[in-house]
Amino acid sequence: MISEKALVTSLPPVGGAAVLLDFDGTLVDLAPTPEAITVPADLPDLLRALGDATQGALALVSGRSIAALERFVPGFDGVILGGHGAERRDGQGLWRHPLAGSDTLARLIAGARRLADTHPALNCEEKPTGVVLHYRRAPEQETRIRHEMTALAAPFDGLDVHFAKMAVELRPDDIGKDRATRDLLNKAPFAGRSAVFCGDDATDEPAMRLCVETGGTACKVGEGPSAAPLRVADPQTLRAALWAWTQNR
Ligand SMILES: O=P(O)(O)OC[C@H]1O[C@H](O[C@H]2O[C@H](CO)[C@@H](O)[C@H](O)[C@H]2O)[C@H](O)[C@@H](O)[C@@H]1O
Repeated sequence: MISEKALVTSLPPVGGAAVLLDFDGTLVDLAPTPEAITVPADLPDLLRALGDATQGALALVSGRSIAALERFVPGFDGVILGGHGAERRDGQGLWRHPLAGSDTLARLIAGARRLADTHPALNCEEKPTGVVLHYRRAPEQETRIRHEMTALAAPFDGLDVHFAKMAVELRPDDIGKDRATRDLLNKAPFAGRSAVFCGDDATDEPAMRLCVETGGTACKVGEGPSAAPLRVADPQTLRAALWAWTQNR
């Protein structure tokens, strides 16, 4: 783990950076349910400052749906890669993976809802491009939920069964934060900049590796194996470092 100050000095100059930020566990602390997170009061201002400092080369890269992120960070008008890359909101508008609105997705959501109804502490999170069954408040259900969600996905082609943090997600198998990040880094205003990816989860690792391999860097938030050369303890430390970085042009 490095301190806030050490992180700031390890990052490239913010004016030449492309900044890619995961959301849950990176910018905000994890909570018992997806809706229970506390968004720090200064997060909108921090994102505005980062957007200004990078001339707009700032993106949220999250497993959340774009709609959820728009609710949690209402003033943010920058790029959002949502649903692990299955959704994109940028200057061109909104793009969604074809799983959105499909009969397949409707059947998966119906099945996940039925599973959620089997225990009061389970909850089903519906996304435009997938569905998640959360068991953080009933960890003893893990084996059953993993088994049942895998069985729910089995009849369908093109799905990935993702074992997430205290949750199982069904999502398209041809998306990923690395693919979405690579596409973004080829476009203005991101292209030609030094990419900096901050994330906490296994789904962030391929994108963090990509940024390192293409001459940028990455910062892991919290414990666990990571390809990121930099690491801070928690979202609070990361936010403080990002604030200091914006002053360090
Ligand atoms: O890519 P991220 O922005 O890190 O999003 C990953 C998933 O985050 C959310 O679930 C996780 O955070 C919840 C709130 O702290 C927690 O209750 C849950 O156990 C975690 O798995 C979100 O609900 C998912 O949709 C995201 O894919």
